[in-house]
Amino acid sequence: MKLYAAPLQGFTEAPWRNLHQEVFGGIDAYYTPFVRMEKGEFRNKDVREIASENNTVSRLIPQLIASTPAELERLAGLFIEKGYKEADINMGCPFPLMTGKHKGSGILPYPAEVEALLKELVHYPELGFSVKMRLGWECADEWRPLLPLLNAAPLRRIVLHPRIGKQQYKGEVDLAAFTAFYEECAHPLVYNGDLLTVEDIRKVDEEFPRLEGVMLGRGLLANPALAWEYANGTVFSPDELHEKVKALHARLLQYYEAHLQGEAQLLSKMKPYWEYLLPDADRKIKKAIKKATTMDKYLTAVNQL
Ligand SMILES: Cc1cc2nc3c(=O)[nH]c(=O)nc-3n(C[C@H](O)[C@H](O)[C@H](O)COP(=O)(O)O)c2cc1C
Repeated sequence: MKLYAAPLQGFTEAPWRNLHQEVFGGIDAYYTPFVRMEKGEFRNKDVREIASENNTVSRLIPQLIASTPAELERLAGLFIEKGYKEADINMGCPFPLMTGKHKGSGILPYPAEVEALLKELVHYPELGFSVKMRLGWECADEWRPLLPLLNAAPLRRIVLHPRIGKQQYKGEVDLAAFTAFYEECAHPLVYNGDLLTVEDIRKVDEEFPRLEGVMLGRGLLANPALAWEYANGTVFSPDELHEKVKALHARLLQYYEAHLQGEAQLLSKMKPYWEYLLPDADRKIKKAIKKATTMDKYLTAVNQL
């Protein structure tokens, strides 16, 4: 079973991905957070994010978000220009800023718009496409009229996160709906959602033996060793894990110290990682990290872990 690293805007950017592969590994391919058009232009930040000189992981799949064939054309063109052979289309993002423009999961209630995007794919035989999607935006059966369109499209895989957009990341994943999708999906299918432990991954693998793989998001941010542990059938001791997490953290911090300006920027980049990282660590220390207002206080707390 393949293990994919999910895209998480603000977290799994190039520095994290590069260091994650170096320090932990176990991932078959990393997906980038979505690249989008803004007022008809690419954002410099997005272009830097996917530039080959900034990426060292062995397999990287850039993701685009688009609602029209014209946007898809520009973004696919960018990926080809940057040398990519694979690309992912985001049909899952739940944020109203995107969904309001029929992007991300906001496109799912509109089969004609999904079809128009999918029809565009034949123009890029040099790119192997995947779609990362939810069950729907408002209802958990919006995928039903879409699946024949997806099945007919030249896709390498579908990654399904079995929630609806309106749920954001809350509530339960809908395994019954995932099962129905799994039964009818003609493409290799990847499960994504709430996999936090090796046992969680095993259960999904057992329940859905035809899966091509699983995609790990917040579970991998919390325990960066998760994929490696599953792939190798062995689990790190809490002490070993802490040491490796500290090594990853130190190198990420070193990178951002060199690339961001000032304490405030550095703290606002680093602190959010602790929303996820090491959920079982001492609560007082985690609280001190999240409340730190200076780098001194932040590092004192991190060093207590
Ligand atoms: C902060 C945050 C940012 C995200 N950014 C993206 C993104 O850019 N593209 C995407 O397809 N999914 C994005 N996601 C969704 C994740 O890739 C994943 O589908 C979701 O977190 C469910 O998987 P998990 O339970 O393993 O985390 C994001 C999720 C979060 C919490």
